[in-house]
Amino acid sequence: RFLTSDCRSPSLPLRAGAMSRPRPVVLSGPSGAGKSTLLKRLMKEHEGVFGFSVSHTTRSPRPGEEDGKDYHFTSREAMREGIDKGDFIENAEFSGNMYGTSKAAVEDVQSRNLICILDVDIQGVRRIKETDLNPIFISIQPPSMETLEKRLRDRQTETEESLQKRLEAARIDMELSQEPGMFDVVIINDDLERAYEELKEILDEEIKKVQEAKS
Ligand SMILES: Nc1nc2c(ncn2[C@@H]2O[C@H](COP(=O)(O)OP(=O)(O)O)[C@@H](O)[C@H]2O)c(=O)[nH]1
Ligand SMILES: Nc1ncnc2c1ncn2[C@@H]1O[C@H](COP(=O)(O)OP(=O)(O)O)[C@@H](O)[C@H]1O
Repeated sequence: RFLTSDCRSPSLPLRAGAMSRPRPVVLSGPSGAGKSTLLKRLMKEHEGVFGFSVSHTTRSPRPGEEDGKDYHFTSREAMREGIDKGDFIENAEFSGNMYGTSKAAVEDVQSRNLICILDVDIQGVRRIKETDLNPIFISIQPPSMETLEKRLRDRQTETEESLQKRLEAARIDMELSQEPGMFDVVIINDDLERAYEELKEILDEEIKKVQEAKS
């Protein structure tokens, strides 16, 4: 229903012995839309299928977040240095902090032949489109701005200032995500079960490929 274009890659002829790498998945959408909730469940229910591209960020860790697992928490100076050295595929400023996907983060997952999941904002989506990563682009959207604000407030991770910045970024995101060709699929995360089922269905073919390659 929300399929806006064909998200399956054309099957390319392979060299004898060459393993086709599973296609990465980019999850984007407003902060608070439910990306982490959905992807954590997806990874938990499909052990050995997905690998998370651990981004770098200059924001402070939240309670429960682990360095090297949720993010590589770093300083502006260190991150700037890495960007200048060419270590990053993309980077962006979001709500007063820097975020970026390192080449190593993606390579680490791809070398294990797992489906690489990237959680990036809309600026990241644009930058990744310029690379040869060829992911499936999925946007997770809240049912409304009001629901998004409520979810963000209930999550209790933001100050009033960072919450307002996220809501402002969400307005831009919600508009841009409608642009033709920006995403392969847009999932409205109203009912969590339904959104999760939709996500699984979209990724079904890719999941099966990885599972079959292992067996
Ligand atoms: N461009 C880009 N955006 C990222 C990256 N990592 C995370 N983000 C985005 O940064 C935004 C803020 O993330 P975060 O601080 O974890 O807050 P949350 O999304 O509200 O949990 C979200 O839109 C993420 O998708 C990255 O490596 N690159
Ligand atoms: N479908 C849903 N219904 C109600 N609450 C949800 C739903 N999806 C996510 N949430 C809650 O909303 C908040 C934001 O979700 P989260 O996964 O952290 O979003 P994101 O990673 O996109 O910033 C969390 O507290 C989460 O438990």
